[in-house]
Amino acid sequence: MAASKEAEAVRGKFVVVGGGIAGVTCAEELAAQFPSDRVYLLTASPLIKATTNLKQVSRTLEAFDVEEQEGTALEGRYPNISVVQSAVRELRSQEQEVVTEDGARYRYNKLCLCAGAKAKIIAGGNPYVLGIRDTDSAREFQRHLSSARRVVIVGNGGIALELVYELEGCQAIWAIRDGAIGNTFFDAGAAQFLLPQLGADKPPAPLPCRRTKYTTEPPLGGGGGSVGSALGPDWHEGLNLKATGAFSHRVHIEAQCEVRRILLREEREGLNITALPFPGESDSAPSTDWPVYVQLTNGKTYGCDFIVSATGVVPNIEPFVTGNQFDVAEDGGLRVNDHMETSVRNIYAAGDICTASWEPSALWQQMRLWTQARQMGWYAGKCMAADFLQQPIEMDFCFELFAHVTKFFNYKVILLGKYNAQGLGSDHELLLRCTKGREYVKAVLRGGRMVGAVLIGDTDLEETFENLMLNQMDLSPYGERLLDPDVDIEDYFD
Ligand SMILES: Cc1cc2nc3c(=O)[nH]c(=O)nc-3n(C[C@H](O)[C@H](O)[C@H](O)COP(=O)(O)OP(=O)(O)OC[C@H]3O[C@@H](n4cnc5c(N)ncnc54)[C@H](O)[C@@H]3O)c2cc1C
Ligand SMILES: NC(=O)C1=CN([C@@H]2O[C@H](COP(=O)(O)OP(=O)(O)OC[C@H]3O[C@@H](n4cnc5c(N)ncnc54)[C@H](OP(=O)(O)O)[C@@H]3O)[C@@H](O)[C@H]2O)C=CC1
Repeated sequence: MAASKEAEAVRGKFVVVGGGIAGVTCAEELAAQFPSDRVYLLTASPLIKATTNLKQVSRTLEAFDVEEQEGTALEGRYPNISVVQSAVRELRSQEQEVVTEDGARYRYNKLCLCAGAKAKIIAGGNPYVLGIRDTDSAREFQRHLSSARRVVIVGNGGIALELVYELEGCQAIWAIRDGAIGNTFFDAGAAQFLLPQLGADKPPAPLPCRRTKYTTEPPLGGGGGSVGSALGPDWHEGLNLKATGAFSHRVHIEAQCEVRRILLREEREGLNITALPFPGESDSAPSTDWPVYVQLTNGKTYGCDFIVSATGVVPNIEPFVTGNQFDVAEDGGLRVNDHMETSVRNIYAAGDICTASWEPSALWQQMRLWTQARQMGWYAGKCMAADFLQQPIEMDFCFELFAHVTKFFNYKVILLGKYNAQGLGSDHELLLRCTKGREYVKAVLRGGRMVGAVLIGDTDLEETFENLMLNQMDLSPYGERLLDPDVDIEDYFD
């Protein structure tokens, strides 16, 4: 496939950039719809991500396995897909062509950009600050952890939540901006419900749960240097997250603060800043014994072996925006309309790289998640096909209701609709049911109708709640009985 710069451009009706879940799903959809046309999938990563065993758990909740595979496995399933491992370094939208690192040019009728995102890292470039995004960065993290005694984790989203629970044998100082843990996924009540798990021993076997699974083959395989695809659910299962200590969790939370500055040992000594020991530990290492120190905005300073910046993602748009007039959203994503089209003609985008800029359904919001990457990639493929054939296409049903199933602190967690009352202001009421150590159920109601829910534990309520949200039934007559554990609410609404 390599070609010299002067060589003629390769022509493909459809070209997709990115071998993550969004790009692969998009290419598969196009290849299925146009079996006699070639679809080029250009990717920087040596392995691609494939969805297998897709199961519709309910109308909007889905579970699937994700496997890292060689590109040839995808070509085997879809003989009209050509996987090219070479990063795109330039987009010439006027000429409708992309140029890859190896100098080859690909002309397209329709192009879909699915280059994902990269970790947004505080103090980027500091060798003591690590982000976790792909196989290589996870390995680097594991290497640092193997000899670590203490790590500072910054951020309060998905990665931080997983790390504080999974890390063993290492003290963790967890610095969060919010007052409660996990604010991107749930509220302070749910945080209170989950917190005791951080002090408890981990169960020997993980909780079974119907949700997305992630496998790498060979184990955390890949190859160095390039922009890899994002890790996903269970990414840590193939990794040894044990450090040197003979204990499981040892987490101290510093809430409502940020990192003010990061100091090397000598810098701290020069400034004569006192570092604190690990709270509640008598046998803590001397406070002068660390290679790096983190000063927080609450005035406290802690020494550590390294810092994990689990502070969100930035869409990977650089090679595409140079010289092209894309409409870029505030979060750095390429804006897409309800056909997944960017502002540049014949260019679509899907997954973490894009920002949904259509008027969303009242119960849906974008989050950079695996499920949404799959749904967007698939829908982008459908839209590209429909636009090419000049056929109409309707917004897919999966964008009606936000639905995410995951696992935190060994509990199944299901988020539906406006689960955190996002954008509702004070115009909502909450119904809560909580049994310590077993389940946490929160329903968000507006005008007597359910608009969101958080379900933690094996509540078995997801389908009923999903239906109540989709049909917007007036629930005012039921009042608090809606969550009465002695009432089987499925009987009410069947
Ligand atoms: C540690 C971690 C844990 C996660 N856990 C979960 C979870 O439990 N549940 C969940 O729903 N989501 C989770 N996510 C989020 C999820 O992994 C992402 O939202 C999803 O994988 C995004 O898919 P994507 O295809 O848009 O991007 P990516 O998977 O990032 O793929 C982008 C692809 O584009 C390629 N690329 C980049 N630049 C170029 C270029 N210039 N030219 C060619 N190719 C290029 C890359 O090599 C890659 O193949 C997690 C993410 C991380 C980092
Ligand atoms: N189980 C799951 O579903 C998982 C999903 N993921 C996904 O992977 C991606 C990456 O995860 P992650 O990095 O955790 O990102 P998230 O977007 O989940 O969370 C980012 C966190 O970082 C905080 N933050 C941002 N900037 C700073 C800063 N300068 N100082 C301190 N805190 C800051 C944010 O706080 P604030 O809210 O105050 O801005 C937020 O708590 C996300 O798309 C996430 O959804 C990852 C792991 C598990």
